[in-house]
Amino acid sequence: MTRIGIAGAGAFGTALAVTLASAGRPVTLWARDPVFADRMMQSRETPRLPGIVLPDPVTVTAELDPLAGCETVLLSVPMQALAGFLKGAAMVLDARALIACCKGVDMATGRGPSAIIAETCPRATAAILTGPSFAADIARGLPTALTLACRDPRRGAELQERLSTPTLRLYRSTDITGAELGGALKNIMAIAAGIVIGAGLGDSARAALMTRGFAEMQRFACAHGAEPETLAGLSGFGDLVLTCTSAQSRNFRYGAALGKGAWFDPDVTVEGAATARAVAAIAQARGIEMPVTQSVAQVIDGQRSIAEAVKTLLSRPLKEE
Ligand SMILES: NC(=O)C1=CN([C@@H]2O[C@H](COP(=O)(O)OP(=O)(O)OC[C@H]3O[C@@H](n4cnc5c(N)ncnc54)[C@H](OP(=O)(O)O)[C@@H]3O)[C@@H](O)[C@H]2O)C=CC1
Ligand SMILES: O=C(CO)COP(=O)(O)O
Repeated sequence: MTRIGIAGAGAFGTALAVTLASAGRPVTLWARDPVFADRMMQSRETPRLPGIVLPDPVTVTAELDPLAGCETVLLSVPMQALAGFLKGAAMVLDARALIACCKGVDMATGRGPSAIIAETCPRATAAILTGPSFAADIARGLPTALTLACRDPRRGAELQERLSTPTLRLYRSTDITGAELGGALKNIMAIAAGIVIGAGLGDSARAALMTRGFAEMQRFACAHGAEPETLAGLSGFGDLVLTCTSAQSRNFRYGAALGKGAWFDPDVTVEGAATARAVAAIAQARGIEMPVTQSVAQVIDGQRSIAEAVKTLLSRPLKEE
């Protein structure tokens, strides 16, 4: 059976390794730190997924060369690390199917994962795996449904087949722009929802925020060529609902800490923070109306208090829905 490569042994990369290997597929899981990789290989555990045991078909390594033996490689490093990782690994990874699992927009270039793959590995087939799924749920074998987006429908169908497992159900799409932007933008809204709840503004305010945030996601994605239906699917609406309503979401928890004025561990991956800054800058430059995103970026950067941001959002001119 074809070996699947996974670059990035964090919570999500490891969870994907567990579900694929549990379905009998051999997996090479790459971690950047050799000591960490060796410990994980020996102990079959990781502190990022407490209580989960790595199935036998998972090999953990800090060497990039073994990924050359994998025709399909899932990229599960954080968004802001993707370009740097791919530049360093292009010799090994080019001409493969590279499936980005990270959710965000690169701050330095304003690009999403598929454009970064195309630039760094021009002979690769780029795809996106995204949608509502917490790593812990996937690793525990709970039912999950995700979107697998690839411009080439034939390659997309092959990847859908190769990466689906009895508990991980993949739906296919050719709208790679819509899929990656849905996943990136919902993280901004999850931070905003966390702020609303943390600041004690209530569930009604959160519902309003999610709905107007969704309108904003559609506006931005469609201005970039996405199909509105994609945003209404798992990668947009589905993931928006999950992360705006669950304290399992790190973006939500980060927002809640901001709302309460509490400390938040800076080592936790919070993709929506950098992405809010990147998207706010693009929206401003292109004249796309993104009031929630602008507010989140300003609150994160300390340019505006939460009270000021709420006042600004509520005092915008009244309009049709
Ligand atoms: N966790 C989840 O439930 C889900 C996560 N995702 C997405 O997956 C992506 C990864 O998230 P997740 O696994 O949770 O994050 P984690 O924080 O758990 O892990 C991040 C991993 O990336 C590695 N890493 C960090 N920086 C670099 C770098 N510069 N080069 C190479 N490797 C690096 C880390 O290595 P080290 O340990 O050495 O720091 C770690 O293995 C994010 O974009 C997230 O949005 C998508 C769906 C669900
Ligand atoms: O994207 C996710 C679930 O679909 C994970 O969300 P967080 O990164 O906010 O934890």
